[in-house]
Amino acid sequence: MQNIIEPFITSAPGKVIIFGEHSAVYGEPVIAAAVSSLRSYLLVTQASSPNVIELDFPDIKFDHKWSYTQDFFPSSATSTNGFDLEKCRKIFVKHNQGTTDLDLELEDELTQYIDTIIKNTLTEEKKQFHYYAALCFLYLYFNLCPQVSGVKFTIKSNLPVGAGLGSSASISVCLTLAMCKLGGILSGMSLSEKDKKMINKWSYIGEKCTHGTPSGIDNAVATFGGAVLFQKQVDGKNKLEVIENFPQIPMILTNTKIPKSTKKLISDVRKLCEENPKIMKGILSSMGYIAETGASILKKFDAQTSLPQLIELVRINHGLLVSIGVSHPGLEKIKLLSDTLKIGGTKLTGAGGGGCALTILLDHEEDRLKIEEFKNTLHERYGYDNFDTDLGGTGSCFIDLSKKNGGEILNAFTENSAGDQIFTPELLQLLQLNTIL
Ligand SMILES: Nc1ncnc2c1ncn2[C@@H]1O[C@H](COP(=O)(O)OP(=O)(O)O)[C@@H](O)[C@H]1O
Ligand SMILES: C[C@@](O)(CCOP(=O)(O)O)CC(=O)O
Ligand SMILES: [Mg+2]
Repeated sequence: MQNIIEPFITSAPGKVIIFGEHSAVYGEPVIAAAVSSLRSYLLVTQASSPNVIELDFPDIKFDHKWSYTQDFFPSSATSTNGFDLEKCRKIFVKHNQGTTDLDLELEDELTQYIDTIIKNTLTEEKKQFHYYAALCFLYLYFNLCPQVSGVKFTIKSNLPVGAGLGSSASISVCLTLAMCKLGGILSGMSLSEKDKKMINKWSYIGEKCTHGTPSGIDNAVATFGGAVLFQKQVDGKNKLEVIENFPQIPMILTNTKIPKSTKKLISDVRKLCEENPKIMKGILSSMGYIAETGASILKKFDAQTSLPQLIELVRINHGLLVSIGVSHPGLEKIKLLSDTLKIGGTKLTGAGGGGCALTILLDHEEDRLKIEEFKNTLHERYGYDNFDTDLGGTGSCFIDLSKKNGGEILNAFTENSAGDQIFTPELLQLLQLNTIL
């Protein structure tokens, strides 16, 4: 008997890495903050038929329907060429125990099985975005709720995709939250710290589908929100310190809209480490020390003295990122302009290679006009977008649709337009009011 799915929404923020991108992958400290007004939302509703699993991802122009009994668990499949619920359960238990001695054979079998499903069903040419979205979705689905069918997953986000603001992690967290609820792993909709630790672990697994070897900072910030000092550990017991009372540093986020591949950028840096281990060791540890120094300044923030110190660290961190080849001429234009106007310091944020840059401002009263000139020049000369947004705020959460205005939210999400068009100030306010903390 197909159980009726009551619609619900999950949500998670994007992030800005202040210091420590790329070195984070090698276990160096990294500091990042949630971007409270740029978030992804996942609406879960009844699908058109009980035997269908449906995706509707308009932000990346991707929608797809799978047949549960034909594409996922064909009755004709034997335990050798198919994948059954028992095998899914085994992998889930291993991951959930956090044991590193995963049954790699079974793991590979699932990855192969998912790859076959994608190859057989995504008939259009496999766009990178579509492939990774399907891979992340299916890997989490087969682990967290493989027994569930007749469900539609609709994603709407005002986070620019692939721009270095952690959109992949916010999606992975939204999917993890939803599938843990559908799979009965989460009972309620207000999340305990224990729930968030479990969400963080599974969304990291989802991030690995998109990034290959992510550090875990993106999904940590998307899960916990606020601002965190994070350090990946070899044994998987990562260090995560939430930075209380994170200051609202005066900053401008600029999106070059230059597409980049996080996975490729991470792999290029890895090649550099293999070819020049001694040089890279020095550079990566300096980046880690910058993140530690930045964290201690932000914990005892005083605008007068702290901003120039942070801007100095921004300058050095960016220079080191340029030296490992992850900047881009389009990003350098932003840095050059902020240096020329002497309004503060600019560094790339996220994987680089395009995407976003972060400019920390000196915030001098006399700079107001120059800051407007900075934003207008970037927009008019290069077509870049600027974001004015606060840092910190709510992490992963459910949105309550049972309240009286839940229907209004539902209607907005069932439109076929992409995320950024539906997020009116009124809808954003409704979503905030209905957030279950
Ligand atoms: N709004 C969205 N809808 C569907 N998939 C998304 C969305 N935003 C991001 N993604 C997924 O995340 C991937 C982009 O991740 P990545 O390259 O790491 O960029 P970012 O810097 O934003 O994290 C896309 O390929 C897609 O799979
Ligand atoms: C490059 C890296 O440090 C951050 C990637 O950020 P994004 O996917 O570009 O938003 C990788 C990681 O830490 O997982
Ligand atoms: Mg990413």
